[in-house]
Amino acid sequence: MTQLVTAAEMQQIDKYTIDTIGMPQDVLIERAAMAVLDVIGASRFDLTHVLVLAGLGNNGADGVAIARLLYAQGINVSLQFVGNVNRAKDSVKRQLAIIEKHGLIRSEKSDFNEATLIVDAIFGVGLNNVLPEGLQKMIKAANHIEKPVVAVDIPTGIDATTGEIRGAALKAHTTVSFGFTKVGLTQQKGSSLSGNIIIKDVGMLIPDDFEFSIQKKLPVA
Ligand SMILES: NC(=O)C1=CN([C@@H]2O[C@H](COP(=O)(O)OP(=O)(O)OC[C@H]3O[C@@H](n4cnc5c(N)ncnc54)[C@H](O)[C@@H]3O)[C@@H](O)[C@H]2O)[C@H](O)CC1
Ligand SMILES: [K+]
Repeated sequence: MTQLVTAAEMQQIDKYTIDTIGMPQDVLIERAAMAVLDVIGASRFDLTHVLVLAGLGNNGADGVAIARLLYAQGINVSLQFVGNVNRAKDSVKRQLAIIEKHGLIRSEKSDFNEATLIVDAIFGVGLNNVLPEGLQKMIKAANHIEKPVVAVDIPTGIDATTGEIRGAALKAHTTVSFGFTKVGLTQQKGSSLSGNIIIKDVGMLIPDDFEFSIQKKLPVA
């Protein structure tokens, strides 16, 4: 049975795992990236040209680590940031410094049409507002050309708690979500845009007295 969580609960669990348990954030990010590689490796996606779209938060950090792992396997991968990288979180900048040493240079502008698979690492549980106009346009264009998308944790644009679309949302073929099923993936548009949802353990721990607000559990598919 898989436990449903809200975005706030997931963020509490992240924080507890890092601050109280002492699990380094970069270890969680690496495990998240390896979990996505597992799913991609076990699927039948055409990996001729993988385009990783990365945001400026920890979802983006996952994306940079995913790009690195794909690159290390000799896969033709492009990494494109969505937003001004100078404003990215430290977790993203640490990952960027590592991939630059690997010789993987990020692309300024990638053409969706060349990609055979898109990895969506723009926004995850931290989405807290409607998407910027420009990103909404990009997402609608990407949905229109119907490229296969693997969403990291949550499809970008889906509110992790309500399942609502925040302006626009990338339609995913597969969503690899970490630790627990975000309730937004099962509600409203969230469920129809997430595609095949795979929950992967990345080593999150919960406090003994943690009270989940949602008692309903989902049968494991
Ligand atoms: N917490 C951890 O250590 C781990 C988290 N994992 C991954 O991280 C994301 C959650 O990351 P977070 O930095 O909290 O938020 P996002 O990356 O989802 O969003 C980035 C950032 O963007 C800002 N923001 C939110 N909404 C908007 C908006 N509409 N327009 C512009 N900017 C916006 C806000 O400041 C956010 O912080 C989680 O989903 C996992 O993928 C790791 O996997 C494990 C470690
Ligand atoms: K995402």
